Amino acid sequence: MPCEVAARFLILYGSQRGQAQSIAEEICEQAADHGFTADISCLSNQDKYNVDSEIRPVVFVVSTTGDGDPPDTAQKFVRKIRNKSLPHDHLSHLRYALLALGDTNYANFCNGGKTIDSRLQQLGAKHFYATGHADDGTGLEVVVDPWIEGLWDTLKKTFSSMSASDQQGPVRSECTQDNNHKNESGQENNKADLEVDLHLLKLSEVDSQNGKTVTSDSSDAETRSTTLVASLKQSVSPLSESVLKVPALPPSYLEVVLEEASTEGGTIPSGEDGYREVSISKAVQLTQDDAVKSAILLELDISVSPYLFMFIQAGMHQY
Ligand SMILES: Cc1cc2nc3c(=O)[nH]c(=O)nc-3n(C[C@H](O)[C@H](O)[C@H](O)COP(=O)(O)O)c2cc1C
Repeated sequence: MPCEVAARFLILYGSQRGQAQSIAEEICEQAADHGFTADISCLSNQDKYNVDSEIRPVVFVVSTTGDGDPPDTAQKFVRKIRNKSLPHDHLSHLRYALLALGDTNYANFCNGGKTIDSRLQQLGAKHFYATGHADDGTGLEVVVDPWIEGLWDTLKKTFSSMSASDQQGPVRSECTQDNNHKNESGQENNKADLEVDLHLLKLSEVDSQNGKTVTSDSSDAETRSTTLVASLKQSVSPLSESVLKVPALPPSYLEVVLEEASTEGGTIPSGEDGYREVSISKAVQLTQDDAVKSAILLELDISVSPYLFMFIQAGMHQY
C-alpha cells in the first residue's frame, strides 16, 4: 500500500493571555496546506514533549508578561533549560525557530522570547529560521504574517537538508500514524525511534542441532544468553578436555634439566595429582650423556598432563 509521507514538526507555545497560543494554532492549521504535519503543545505540558531528545524541527511562539518575564506557562520550561549543570552542547541536536511577542510600550521588549532564545543558543540549539519579534503596540500581524509566510520555505529547506538518519524522526509515513503519533507532541515518536534502533541489535547464530539460524533480540535477553553459552561450548572445548601439546617453540626454550636423582629405569610417580606415567628410560638415554645433562622435551615425544606441563613451564622460567 503506498504511503503518503509528511514532514512533521513540533510547535511549542508559551502564552499569558492567549495571543501566542492562537498564533501557534494558526501555524498548526496552515501546516497541512504546505505539506507538513504539525504537533502542538503548550510549554507547560512537559510530559507531552522533550526538547532534550527532539529531532523534529521545533517552532516556539512565546509572549512576554510582567516586567519582561516569560509567561507563567513557560516558567517551568525556562527553569529546566536554565539548569547550570547542562553542558554547552546539551541541545546541539535541536533545530528551531522562535516567534517572540511583546509590546514596545514596555521596557523589556519581547524579553520572554529572548530569554528562551538566548538560552537555547547557549545550549547549542540552532536556528533554522530567523527569530521574529512582534510588537503588540503597533500590531502583531505586521511581523507575524510575513514571518509565518516565510516559515514554510525554510521548513522545506530544513527537511531537505536533514540527513537520511535525521529524517527518520521528522518524516513520517501517515500509514504508521497509530504506532508513532500517540500524543500531540510526538513524545512517542522518539520512543518508537529508539525501539527501532534497539531492534537492529539482533544476534544471529546457527543452531548446530538443526542447522537453522536462530535470531534473538534485545527483548529476549534470557533466550539470547542461554543460546550463547551453548554456542561457546560447541566451538571451543573446555581446557580440562583439551589435549595439551607442547608448543613448537625453539629448542632453547624447551630444554628441561633432569635431576640426577631420577632413578634409572624408573618412572615419574603416578597417582600424584595430574602426573602421568612416563618412561624414564627414554630420559636416561638422554641424560647418560653428561655433557648434555638436559633433554629437549620435544624429542621425548611424550604427551603430558596439564599439571606436568605447568611444572615444565616453571622449570623453563628458571632455566
Ligand atoms: C501585564 C502585561 C505585561 C507585559 N509585559 C511586557 C513586557 O515586559 N515586555 C514586552 O515586550 N511586552 C509585554 N507585554 C505585552 C505582551 O507580551 C503582548 O501583548 C503579547 O502579545 C501578549 O501575548 P499573550 O496573550 O500570548 O500573553 C505585557 C502585557 C501585559 C498584559
